[in-house]
Amino acid sequence: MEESPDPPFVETYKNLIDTNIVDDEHIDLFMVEECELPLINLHQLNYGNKFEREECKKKIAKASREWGFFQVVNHGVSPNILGQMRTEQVKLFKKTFNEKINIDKSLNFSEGSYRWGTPTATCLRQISWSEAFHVPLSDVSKGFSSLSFTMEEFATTLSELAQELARLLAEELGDYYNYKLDYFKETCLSSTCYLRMNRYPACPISPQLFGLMPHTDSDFLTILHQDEIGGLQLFSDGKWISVKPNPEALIINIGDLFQAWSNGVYRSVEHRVVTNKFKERFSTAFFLCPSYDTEILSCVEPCLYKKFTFREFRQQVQEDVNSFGYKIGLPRFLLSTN
Ligand SMILES: O=C(O)CCC(=O)C(=O)O
Ligand SMILES: [Fe+2]
Repeated sequence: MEESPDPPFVETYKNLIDTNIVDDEHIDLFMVEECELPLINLHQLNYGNKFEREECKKKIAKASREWGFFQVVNHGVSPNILGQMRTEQVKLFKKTFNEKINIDKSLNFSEGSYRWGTPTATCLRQISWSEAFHVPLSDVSKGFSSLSFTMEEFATTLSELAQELARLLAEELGDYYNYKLDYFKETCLSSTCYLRMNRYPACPISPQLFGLMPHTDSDFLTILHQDEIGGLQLFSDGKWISVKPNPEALIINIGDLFQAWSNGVYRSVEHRVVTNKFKERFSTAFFLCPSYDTEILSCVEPCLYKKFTFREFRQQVQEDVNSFGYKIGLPRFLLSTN
């Protein structure tokens, strides 16, 4: 029998699957409204006149305040690079599960780059029916495979876009941030950012399970390239809504660090992925992250959050995941208001 590329989800979670009764809330996973994220044409930013450029910046800042999410078209990332990255990613995930768990050494990826499911899951809703390579970009430059070269080219291009967006979002925060416009250039180096390749195998017991559990991203901002299958949902105005895939667009979302740095002006919004019973899905995410010693502190007072380093943030997230099974994130760093 040909060995499967899929992680052993059914065998590993058999007890949870057999004993957990489907509750209504999970059936509702798919019964959510579909929305089009604010769509921003970056042609205006890069080639428009002064007025168009300003308009475009305002739209980006508004979407980041109100949605924490938007999509960009005419983003300058060539379809060639996006296509090549996807081809390499599909090729990698097609390998058998046993090959994938041991592949980090041959690709020069750090140990633990390959992840699947949720090791700490104690109930159905804590399972993420997906596998991923979560790779620090410092690892990518060490490799010599066509995958490494493609990842490097992809990450370099997305990093330029992420830097441009982060800078203009800082500009839109007003005068207090004027002296901090180079903050991202100085703190988020190509070696401190991450690339995550996700695969969501078809899930025979969909819709009971998440492809990826609800979470916020622990970075400044994320650029996501997804395929046409759909499944990404975000929490907006008290309800979950599903994001309609747009093959031309890249999705941008604000992460926890930007929410803290902007003193809550830009929102890091919870999002999740639902499973598909019949089709597998792929996505690739670029995370704009600073070096571990970087201090995150708002430039305006009173500050909502106490000063923390990226290292402290990550350690707290890890501790909470180990103790509670989930991330608490920014609320951990709130300064009390009295
Ligand atoms: O696959 C997606 O649509 C979302 C992925 C995601 O949220 C992540 O990797 O943090
Ligand atoms: Fe995410």
